[in-house]
Amino acid sequence: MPNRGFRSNSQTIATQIDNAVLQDHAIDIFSTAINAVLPQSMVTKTLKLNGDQLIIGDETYDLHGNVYIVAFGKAVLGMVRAAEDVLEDHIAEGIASVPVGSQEDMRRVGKWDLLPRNNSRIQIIEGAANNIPDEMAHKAAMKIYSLLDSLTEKDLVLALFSGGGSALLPAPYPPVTLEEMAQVTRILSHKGATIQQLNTVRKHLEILKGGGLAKVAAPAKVIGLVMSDVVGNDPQFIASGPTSPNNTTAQQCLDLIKSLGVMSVIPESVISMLVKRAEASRHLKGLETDQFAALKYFPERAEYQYKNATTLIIGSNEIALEVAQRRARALGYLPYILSSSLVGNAITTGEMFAKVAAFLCCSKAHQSHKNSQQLMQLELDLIQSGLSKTTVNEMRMLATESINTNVPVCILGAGETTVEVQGSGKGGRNQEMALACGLKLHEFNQTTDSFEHNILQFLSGGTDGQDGPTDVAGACADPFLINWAEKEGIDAQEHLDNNDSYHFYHYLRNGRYHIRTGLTGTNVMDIHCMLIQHHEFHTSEFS
Ligand SMILES: Nc1ncnc2c1ncn2[C@@H]1O[C@H](COP(=O)(O)OP(=O)(O)OP(=O)(O)O)[C@@H](O)[C@H]1O
Ligand SMILES: O=C(O)[C@H](O)CO
Repeated sequence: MPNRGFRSNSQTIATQIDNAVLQDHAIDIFSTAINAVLPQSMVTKTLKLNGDQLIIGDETYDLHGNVYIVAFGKAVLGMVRAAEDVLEDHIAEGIASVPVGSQEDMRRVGKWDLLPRNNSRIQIIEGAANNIPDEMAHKAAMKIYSLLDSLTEKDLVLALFSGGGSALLPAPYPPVTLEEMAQVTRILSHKGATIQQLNTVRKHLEILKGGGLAKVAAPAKVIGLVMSDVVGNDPQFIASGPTSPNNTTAQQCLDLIKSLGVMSVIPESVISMLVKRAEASRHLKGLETDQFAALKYFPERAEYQYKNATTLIIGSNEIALEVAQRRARALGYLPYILSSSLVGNAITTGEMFAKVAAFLCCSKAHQSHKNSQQLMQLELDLIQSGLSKTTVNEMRMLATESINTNVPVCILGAGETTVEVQGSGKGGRNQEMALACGLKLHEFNQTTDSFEHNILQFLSGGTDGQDGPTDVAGACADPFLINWAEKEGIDAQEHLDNNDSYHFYHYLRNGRYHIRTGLTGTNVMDIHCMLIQHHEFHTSEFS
């Protein structure tokens, strides 16, 4: 059992103040990371105007009122506005497909800079409620199709897109209908298909996906500017890769449908279209035509070129993490990026962060020849959780540096975890992750002396400012979260089991552990931050 020493009142107050400072720092790092990937700054940084010339990277384009904007996704309103601010009268016209209620949401929170200009030439169409393709989104897709189809080689298309773009640009090849597309999406996601698998199927059934937008716009030039919400940032999967070469095959779609055991419930029109496409590609010696079109890839710029189209990832969680790292350093921490592609169950990932904290604290204590047994066990646990031996070794070195320099540590992560909602509660993957982390931190605190002389704070939040169907971005946790809950008669495990993390945090200490940013207008998945600071007082006891 941990050594629970005597604590004076002044020690308790000092610990609580430091805890609050740590929470402020975690929020500061998270907000700075979000600000770094706001659509306006990303677009403005990318589009450089020099008289009547537009410079994007190494390319220069002549402008003469020949720019057409098409936009679709959850984070494109701000991108549209930024493009308007840079290009002004060079824009001929445009169409943007955005989620139902987004303009009203932005007006409500006073984000006028994310809304189109008063005299905008861009028509905004709202659709795809709950991320499901619908008639309005289809109308927007068909208008975009007609606009692109009318262009000439003198025209330039700016395709601005982000997560949610697939549902907002539905244009199935006939005879597949919109309802059938929605049905296929539902069936595959309920069977646990990943976004890459789901979008592979979409790319073979819809006109504007899988490079289709670029093909329809040809001979006009197309520049795709993308905010990535897909782990790994492969542009062919973000919003189903409308401007990227399609490197998947129809046969892969059929194999996937078979392996998920849903062949009999997928509409007949869909299966026969996939079979026809698979047969056609076999005639081309097993290769899809699009595979020949992948001309160049520049990894250092994350840039693909495809015939008349170039796709640039302008916002991603890597960019956000880099900035978070810089901010943590400026606040006096030793930062370490654990991973930018954390996926898997939200509870397991939350617990993993608690183990990381315990490992770092134990590594520090181990310098004084304590806890070697516990340290070995934690190391094994972390490797079992999926961290590499190199990562674990680097964290051990970080702990040594921290103890030698007396500088606190900041562990950063990003990605998108999953929650299989089985309970009837309200929550999101970040709140669920923070609660799971809090329960594990509590367990360590009760059964070991891992956190003796350390204070810590964990934050997990969605960069869009909305965690699941709730009005918060995420939540925090520390080793005393569960003690506070017990004191206030709130059962943490019960809330977690019922997927009710929102209400747990809502009632606990008047929502003090909730993270509220409001809608941010961007979306590059989730960010996690664990801060660990040495404390001269004994801190393993709740008071
Ligand atoms: N009660 C709940 N507890 C925990 N997580 C939940 C709960 N209800 C929904 N979720 C999670 O929220 C997700 C839906 O949230 P949202 O509408 O933000 O979609 P999303 O795919 O996460 O979109 P985005 O990528 O824009 O964040 C679901 O996939 C589920 O994982
Ligand atoms: O729209 C989509 O396809 C997903 O959000 C992934 O980008």
